[in-house]
Amino acid sequence: MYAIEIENLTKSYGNLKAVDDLTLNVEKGIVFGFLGPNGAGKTTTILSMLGLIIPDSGSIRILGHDVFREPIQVKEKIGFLPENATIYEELTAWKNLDFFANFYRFSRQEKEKRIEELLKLVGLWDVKYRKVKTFSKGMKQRLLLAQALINDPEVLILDEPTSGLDPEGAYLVKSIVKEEREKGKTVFFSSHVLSEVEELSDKVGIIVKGRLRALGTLEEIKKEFMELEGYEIKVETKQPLPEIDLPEIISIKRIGDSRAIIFAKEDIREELSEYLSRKGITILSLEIEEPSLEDVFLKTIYKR
Ligand SMILES: Nc1ncnc2c1ncn2[C@@H]1O[C@H](COP(=O)(O)OP(=O)(O)OP(=O)(O)O)[C@@H](O)[C@H]1O
Repeated sequence: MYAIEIENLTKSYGNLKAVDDLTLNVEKGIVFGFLGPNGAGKTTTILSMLGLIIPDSGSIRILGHDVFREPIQVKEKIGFLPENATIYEELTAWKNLDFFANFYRFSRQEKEKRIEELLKLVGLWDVKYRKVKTFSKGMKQRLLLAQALINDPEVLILDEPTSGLDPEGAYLVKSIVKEEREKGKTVFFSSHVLSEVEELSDKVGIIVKGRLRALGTLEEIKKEFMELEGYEIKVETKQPLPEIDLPEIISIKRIGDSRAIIFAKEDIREELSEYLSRKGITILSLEIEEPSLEDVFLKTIYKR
């Protein structure tokens, strides 16, 4: 069963289609990175997943429950960290969590144990009785993350979780995401930070202007990209590199006598190696230069 199933989701604001016929499934137990530039429709999708926005059309199921028809069942199983979330500044860290814990069916003992666990997890145990208004942005974000985890959710939904955090704060958030995956939880997070999407995600969706432009594991997305854009093959030979005449080659960029980058329509490493060995050339290295997620992302945004 999928943790999240979004089918043909469309949401417009006036003439603007913020989300346009979006369909995607997220398998249980994975970290899904939802990548897109500003204004792409990430938050609109996420708010629809939480039932906080009513879409024009489409359906969303979380752990098999329709988010619009079965909101309570869904909310019991999910945790949510909103973008630019607000927090009770006049309350202490402990009181903030206590307030949210009261929405769930905890006994007093269970509640206190859970709050303690979470404050320790996010590194705020020592400041638990301090008012949140004295906290740094990073400390507040960690508290919000603890809040999202209060009900030990099966599915964690994070909207730009590291936005505005310093490297240490971002590191802590990323470690918590990894820990949740270790525990078998599903994490859906949005971001425009390529490195963190690359680092964390088992599967990635790229959304641009409300439309899903790519979906799959990083390997699948990169492979699809190379099939569309062509392959970059680096070759280094012992002897000087001769003229290479193979039909799949688009162009060759020579670097000195015995090195080159070959741009080809297909992965022609085998043909190339046979071709060169027929000419008595020894290959020292022959490898595909994989596109980075940045290459894929930028071309996806600007080209298609
Ligand atoms: N309540 C609203 N009323 C009108 N337009 C809106 C509203 N909310 C979002 N939009 C527009 O819908 C589009 C998608 O916005 P959304 O916030 O979903 O994008 P996003 O990918 O989350 O962007 P960001 O990374 O900047 O948060 C944008 O063009 C935005 O201006």
